This record gives sequence, structure tokens and C-alpha cells, in this order.
Amino acid sequence: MSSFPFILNVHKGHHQIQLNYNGSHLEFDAPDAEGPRSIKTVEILNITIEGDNSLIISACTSKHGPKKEATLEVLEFTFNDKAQATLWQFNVLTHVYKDLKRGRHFKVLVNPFGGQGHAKRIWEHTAEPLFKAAGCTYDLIYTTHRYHAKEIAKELDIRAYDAIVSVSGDGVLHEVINGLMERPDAVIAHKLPLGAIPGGSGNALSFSLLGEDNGSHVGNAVLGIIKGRAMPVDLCSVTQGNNRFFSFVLQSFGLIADVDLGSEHLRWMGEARFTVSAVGKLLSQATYSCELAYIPAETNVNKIVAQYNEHHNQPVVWANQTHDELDQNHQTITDKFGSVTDPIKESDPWVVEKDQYATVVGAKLPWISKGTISHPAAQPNDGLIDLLIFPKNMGRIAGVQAMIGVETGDHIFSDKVRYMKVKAFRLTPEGTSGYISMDGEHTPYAPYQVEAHRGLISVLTIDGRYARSMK
Ligand SMILES: Nc1ncnc2c1ncn2[C@@H]1O[C@H](COP(=O)(O)OP(=O)(O)OP(=O)(O)O)[C@@H](O)[C@H]1O
Repeated sequence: MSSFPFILNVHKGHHQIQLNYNGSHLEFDAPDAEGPRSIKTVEILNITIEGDNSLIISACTSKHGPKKEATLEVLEFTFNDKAQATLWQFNVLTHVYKDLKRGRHFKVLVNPFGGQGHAKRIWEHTAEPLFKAAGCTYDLIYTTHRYHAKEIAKELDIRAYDAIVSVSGDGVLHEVINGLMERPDAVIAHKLPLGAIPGGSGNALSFSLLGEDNGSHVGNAVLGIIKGRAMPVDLCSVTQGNNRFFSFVLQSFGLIADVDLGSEHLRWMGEARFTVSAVGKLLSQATYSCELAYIPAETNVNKIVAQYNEHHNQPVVWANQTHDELDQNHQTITDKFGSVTDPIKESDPWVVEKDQYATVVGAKLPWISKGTISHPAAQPNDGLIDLLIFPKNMGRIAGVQAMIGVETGDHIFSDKVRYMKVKAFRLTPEGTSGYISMDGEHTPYAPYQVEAHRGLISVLTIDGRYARSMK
């Protein structure tokens, strides 16, 4: 291949323009008031030639600054020399899709009722045009009932697709993951990457991938699916009674579960319902009794923060560069620390305590929704669960301060809050009624045990890690 820059002289109306691709950006002077333009390599979706003299560049750009949503931009130019234009197109596209498959094929699941019914419009108006512009293809299904996504994932011809994409909230993704993990060929199926387009009311994965400013931006999410690579992501196995399932967001007991599941009547408030409801509960100083057992990996917050910063300085590791737990010799995922119905093994370093708590929440994602960074040190593939505990007797002021801290993740530095990394935990609630939420799903008020499995699934992303959740 020839060397950078790749230059092509084109026309826009009467203006002569030089398109200059330097390996990291496509640069040119826009003829109108816009002035010089610079489009990043990652933003370029496609370059096509139409007829004898037309060059079309499709890109997904955040024209009005990095905090604004990336949208489809189609630039049209004319050229005089078709052979030169074709060579330029080939050179630029080859570099733009270096190590990436061009024209990926997706299974797309849209929950038409997700996110107060906006998911269909999100797909049609924003996501679909971007996929088409990039030359991607897809089989689309609108989910028609609860567990539909799980049924699809269980039956899917996984070899036919490059990823499963959901236009929904975390609920549909939870179903997809569980569908994949229940297959007899889970050993292969779990390798199919997932793509998340925010279309629900809780879009924890999208916020964790794209951060507070861009977590709800559909264009940015789609760009990650078209141009991203598969990042290994831990999955938690949960045992409860004789059931076993998988959780990728959070497992909550007490206040956070009440807020998640018990504030349906405030649904009209949208995202604000979580904060409003949580502050109300904290002011009422409700506590919940349980026995909590955990296997600690790190309980010192300062060390957890140091490890977090170190992780962000390490080079990114992609899914095809790791060894996963499942292989031809281990066709099922076994829980190293047993199930909730087993007695706790004395040979494992469990710590057991019995008390009242405002909330106990395990999570694998830093964001649980917009403005809620409950587990800021959560990492995609450290093989550990971040466990957040608000104890009893926090006091109203400290409780509300901690809740305000959740907006930035600063609550973990409060001396009233406990935050640790654990390998597994078991929670045995006292009493018979209350809420337990697994990825937003209502589960029985009964003992459960959670264990992290490293890098069991993968998610398409450009950055290869979660957005920075701590300064
Ligand atoms: N057509 C449908 N009718 C009813 N329920 C559905 C349908 N499609 C999907 N679901 C269910 O909706 C639930 C929530 O889905 P989703 O992940 O899109 O959004 P959410 O953010 O979790 O919640 P919501 O947007 O509804 O507040 C899922 O558990 C899924 O089983």
C-alpha cells in the first residue's frame, strides 16, 4: 500500500477541495462557513463511488463537540479521475477497517416497549441508517413478549452473525446472556459479542461503555458496534434455591432493590425516579436484616482506587487475546465456591456477618443508570464483584450525602459507606418479604449466592474498557 497521506482532489460545486487522509484523520477545507474539517478514522463508516464522478463519504461524527451525540453525516464530492478516486477509496477504507470486518452482519432485537416506547423510533431514525451507511446487514426482530429475547438467543444460529445487538434496556440483554449461557453449546455461544444500543429506561451497559455524557447517545453506541472490537466482560453466576442464572449488571438487596422494583408508580418521572425514591427511603432510615458472607479480594478503598488507576494505564486486552474459562475440556461453568444450598466451605476464606443494612449491592458495572455511578471502581474483566454496603445507622444527613455522592461515585470515600472487591458473596435475608433485584429483575426474597466468572462474555466497544468513572 502507498504511504500517508492519501490525497484526492475533488470538487464540491465550483470549489476545488483536497481530501487528505493522514492515517488518523480525514482533513479537508469545507467550502461553506464551517472552515477546516477533521474526521477521525474511527468515525468513517464507508466511502462509495457512484456513477462516473461521485464520491460519497459516510461518517458518524459529533460535529458540535465530544459531549454531543454522534450522528450520520454524508458528504458528497465529485471527481474527474475515476481510477484515482477508486485507488484513494481502496487505500482509505483498507486502513479505516484494518483488523476489523467491514460490513458486519447482526441479529438485532428491538423491544418496542423499551424506554417508554422509544426503542422502535431509535432503531428506525438513528441506528438503522448508520448500519446501512456502513454497509452492515441485519436480521431484525421486534420482541413480542417477556423472555422472547432469551428464546431467540437460545435458538440462534450463532455462526451466522458477528454480534447480537439489542435496542432496549438492560432487561433484554440480561435475557440474551441467559439464553446464550443455557445453550448446550454455551462453550461456543458465549463468544458471540453483544452490542448495546440504549433504548430502555435503565441503560447501565451503555452508560458504563460511553460515560455520563454519551451513555444515552444512540449514534455513539452504534459506532461502537460497527467499528468496535470484542472486550471480554465478566459475568456473575447467581444461585438461588435450585435455580442458577447469570447477572451482568447488579444484584441488590435493601434500599436499592426497593428503589429499582418498588418505584414503578414513579415511572412517569423517567430517570429521576431512582434518585427521588432513594432519598425518600434514606430519610425514612429503613434497614433490612440479613446474614452476609463474602470472600474478600480487597477491602481498602484507597488500594481499590490505585488498582483502578493502574488498570486504566494498562494496554487494552481484547477478547481474542484471552483464555476463557470455557474450553473444550470444561464445557460447563462450575462455581468454584459452590451454590447457595451448599454449606460454606471452611477451606475458603469466607467472612460472615449478621446485621441490619440500608442496602447491599454487588455489581459488575460502574453506572447503573444516568447520574448513578454506584460502583465506580467496577472493571470489565478483573474477575471480581464490587460490593457496596450502606450500613444501618448512617444517619439521615450522611445517608443523603452518600446518595448525592452516588452521582459522581464519591460516596465510596465516605467513612459511613463500605466498598470492597469480592470473589463471591452470599446473602441470606431475614423475614419473608422484601425486594431482591437481579439486573432489574424481581427475584424471590430468598438466600442467594453470587460468584464472578472472568471474561465469560464480550461486548463491542471502541475503547476496550469502561468510561472513566473516577477522576
Ligand atoms: N413486546 C414485549 N412485551 C412485553 N415485555 C417485553 C416485550 N419485549 C421485551 N419485553 C420485556 O421488557 C423487559 C424490559 O426490557 P428492556 O431491557 O428493553 O428495558 P428496561 O430498561 O429494562 O425497562 P423499561 O424500558 O421497560 O423500563 C425485559 O425484561 C423483556 O423481557
